[in-house]
Amino acid sequence: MSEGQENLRSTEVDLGGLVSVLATHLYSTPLVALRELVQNAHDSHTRRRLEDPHTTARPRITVRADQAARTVAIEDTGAGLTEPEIHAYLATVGTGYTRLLRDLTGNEELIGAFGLGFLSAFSVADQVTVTTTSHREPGLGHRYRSRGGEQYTVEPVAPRPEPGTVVELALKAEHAHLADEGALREVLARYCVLLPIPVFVGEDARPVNDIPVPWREEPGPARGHAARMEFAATFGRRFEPLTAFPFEPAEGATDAVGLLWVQDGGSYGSSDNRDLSVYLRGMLLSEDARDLLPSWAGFVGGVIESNRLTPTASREDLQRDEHYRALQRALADAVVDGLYETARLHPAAWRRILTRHGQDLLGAALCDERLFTLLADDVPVPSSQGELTAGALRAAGDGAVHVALGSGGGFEEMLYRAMRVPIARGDRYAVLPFLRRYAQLRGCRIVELGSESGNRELFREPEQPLPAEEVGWLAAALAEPGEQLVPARFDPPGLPLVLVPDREAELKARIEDDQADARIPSAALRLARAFTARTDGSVKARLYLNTASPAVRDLLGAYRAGHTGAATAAGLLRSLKVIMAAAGTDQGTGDLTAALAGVGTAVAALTAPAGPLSVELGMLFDQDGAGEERG
Ligand SMILES: Nc1ncnc2c1ncn2[C@@H]1O[C@H](COP(=O)(O)OP(=O)(O)OP(=O)(O)O)[C@@H](O)[C@H]1O
Repeated sequence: MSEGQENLRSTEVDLGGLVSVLATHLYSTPLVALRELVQNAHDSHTRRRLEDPHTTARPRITVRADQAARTVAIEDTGAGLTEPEIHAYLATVGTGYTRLLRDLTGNEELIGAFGLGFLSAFSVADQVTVTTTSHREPGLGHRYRSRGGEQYTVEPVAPRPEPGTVVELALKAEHAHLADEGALREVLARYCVLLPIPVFVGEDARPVNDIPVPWREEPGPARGHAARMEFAATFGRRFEPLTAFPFEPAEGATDAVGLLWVQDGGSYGSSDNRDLSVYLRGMLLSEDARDLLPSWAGFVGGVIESNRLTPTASREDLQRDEHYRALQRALADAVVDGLYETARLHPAAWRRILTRHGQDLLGAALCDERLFTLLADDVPVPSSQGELTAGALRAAGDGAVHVALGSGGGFEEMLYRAMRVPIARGDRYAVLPFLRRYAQLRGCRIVELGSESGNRELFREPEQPLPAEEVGWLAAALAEPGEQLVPARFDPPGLPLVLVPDREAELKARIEDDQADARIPSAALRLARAFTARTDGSVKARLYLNTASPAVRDLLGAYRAGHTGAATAAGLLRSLKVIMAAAGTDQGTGDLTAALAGVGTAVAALTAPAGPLSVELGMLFDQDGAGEERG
């Protein structure tokens, strides 16, 4: 005996504590008890069929509630239990006959595995009574009774007329609401929808699980689109389905099958209404397995079933193993396939999906190559002229797609209206990257308004370059610090100047702001800063001066002629700029109050008789001193 082994001792189990933890804390909702007991009843039928293949007993499960007595009873016509089996399986925590039977026969319909589920009855009941007659000993009846699960009695009773079991729950006061057949019907319809054995509530003539399951039907109408839509409409609780398509992955990828659908109900960008129920061997395992669906599919609902996934002991979640990951991949493919199928076969539904989920789909297209191909020409993009496809933006933009990087307002808004071209709203979720991708794939131009390169497309070079000295004067007279004056030609000629904030510089300022540290995760911030380090950022806005505009021509003419009014007129234009910039969402760099005062001063100067005021103004604006009065 090696050293230390003589000290080997057995771990003590505090049975009372363990039973209480398993019964009350393993599960997230008391409804799980119902699910576990119906599942036991179902397994018992499977056991009966395996052990007694020639039985003529009609398998059925009946759940009854008695509100006055505050009881719920689950009855089956399955295999029943002998007295030794009650002790060995029902009353032994962690052991069940079900798992042994599966190991023995390889049967995949048996659901139970852990030998724990029965204990959940004590989470909702003060007392549990099991009355059973085994098909092996039809002349004997046994009654198990327990309060709390820690201790129990078994006594002989009259045999049941047919083999089978009734589990009766005397509900705790706080779970009295379970003794309501209406509520039971609703819960069981969901839990049991895929169980092959009929489950009845009370004296109902119709089982709760008699709705046809399309993917289990023979090829034909029962598997067709109408049948799928009906199933999805019955099952999808939160939204009506817009379309439904099968989940039938290729052999070998995963054993899971089922149905997926696109939900009605609008989505904006990142709204996540993913809704996936997972059944394991026909029994509901998780009502919220959204992580199995791709994160971009916020508009997809579905039901799938599999025999290969491994549940956690509470049977409320799945182990994240290789089957889980294979299923995730297969589901992503199936959603894309389903959308292709919809676009091809159900154009009306496809149009509704595009309208409802356009924003989500723009983002989704960026996550999946095939989805991008499908959506590139169909998905609507928000623009200054409403929702338009990228193709329509391109056609209206003379072969180029125009997209605004800012949120518009002020000068930009005015300019875009003057351009008469629809401009995509690049500030909206996924719009800019989507259009960049589109332009790259379709080999068309993209004009990004608000970036230097985009602006160059709008603002042409002046016919003749202005001498540096004139540009210097104009800059001093019109631009604020951080604004770069750019002489250009653009439409309409009536517009003398346009101030366009540099969106990249804006982004750089925002990212490099110290407060960004608190708002943005540090890894993301490092990446973002690496990107913005490449932008210069010293130019906060460009002031495009329209050399084709009569006002600017006159201004330059006056300046060249040494006219005193040149400085006054320049002051007026500068005020105009500040006022227009302040009217938009982008506040200009100048001071609005000073600009308004400047208008008054300029008007006063231009209307005053030649005298001291105009001389004063001339000295203020015109470094060259007083010139001749205009005209
Ligand atoms: N209605 C029933 N008819 C016949 N046998 C039953 C019934 N309910 C329970 N049993 C027996 O009691 C055993 C223990 O049941 P329990 O629900 O605790 O675990 P399980 O179903 O085997 O596994 P799991 O914890 O995964 O549900 C079962 O394996 C089965 O042998």
